[in-house]
Amino acid sequence: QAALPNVVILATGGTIAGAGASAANSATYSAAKVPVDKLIAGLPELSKVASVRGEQVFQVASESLTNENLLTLAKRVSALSKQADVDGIVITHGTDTLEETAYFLTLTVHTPKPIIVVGSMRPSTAISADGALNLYDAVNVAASKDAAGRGVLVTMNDEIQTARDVSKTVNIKTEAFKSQWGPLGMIVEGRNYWFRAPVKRHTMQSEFDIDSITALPAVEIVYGYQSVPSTAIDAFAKSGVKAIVHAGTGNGSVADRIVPVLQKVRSGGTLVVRSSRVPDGFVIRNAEQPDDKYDWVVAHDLRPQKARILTMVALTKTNDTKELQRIFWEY
Ligand SMILES: NC(=O)CC[C@H](N)C(=O)O
Repeated sequence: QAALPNVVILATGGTIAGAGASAANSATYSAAKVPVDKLIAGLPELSKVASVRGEQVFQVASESLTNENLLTLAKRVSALSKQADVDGIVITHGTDTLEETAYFLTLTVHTPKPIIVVGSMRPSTAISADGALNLYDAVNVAASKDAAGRGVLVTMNDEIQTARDVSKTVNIKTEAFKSQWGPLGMIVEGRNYWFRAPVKRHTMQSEFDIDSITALPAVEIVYGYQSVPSTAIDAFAKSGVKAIVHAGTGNGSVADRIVPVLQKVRSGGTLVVRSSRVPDGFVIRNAEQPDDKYDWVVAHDLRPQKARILTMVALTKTNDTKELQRIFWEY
């Protein structure tokens, strides 16, 4: 037992800690009910893989998480990663915003030690619940030396995904987490099979460090659709946000009546990030809109919710648009 790696499970809530009234309830249940010690006790197989201990950081559904929660969690992950008696960290999390937390951690926590974020699509009380295997896989990856230095990872549905690229793509299936660039690998019976590695900067190569971040600036998202008014943009600008992420249509296109509104917002000092509401693909600078002329930043292939995370993190260091665009290409 003494030779087993030490893995800490930080629990934050979500369906992986959910409970329903009957085994037939796969969609009707309460998230964030089961405490972490009960999750660990319910999976005795973990004790063969690692010496596991749990900490209950929050007990919430992830749609309710805030920037303050993100800072608290990331600082705890960073502190644990510096401890000699911690070899890997697993974070159990609601799936709705799991990709946002995972991306924030990969941008800001400086460690080569494996950090795995995991959730489930069905509560543990449901027939064919997926949480136990997802958590078993997460602990296996967190305990493996070959997962070191690959940035924050997500283990769902037998796959190992990179935090940067993965998104929840469907709300009622266990194969919910996908990336247009594909998973990094798979886990079968506790063994990792790697097929690719991330190329974007993360963890050890990141210029951002959670230990020196004390607050995150207000960055909000506005959505593009037919007949969209400028009401939301006007309200956000008036409230003093530091940046607006425009979740545009198609190539990140912006309605003709919204273009001058965003130009005005930018002239007023608020950053404009042009992204797209489509699930895949990427936004090309100066195609669709003259970003150089307007001094806008494009979100590359990041979905609006991830573009928001990177913008908040980047703004802790710079508000120079050339620098911000470099950061969007590199992370
Ligand atoms: N499958 C889930 O984890 C969703 C439950 C909840 N809405 C959450 O994100 O925490």
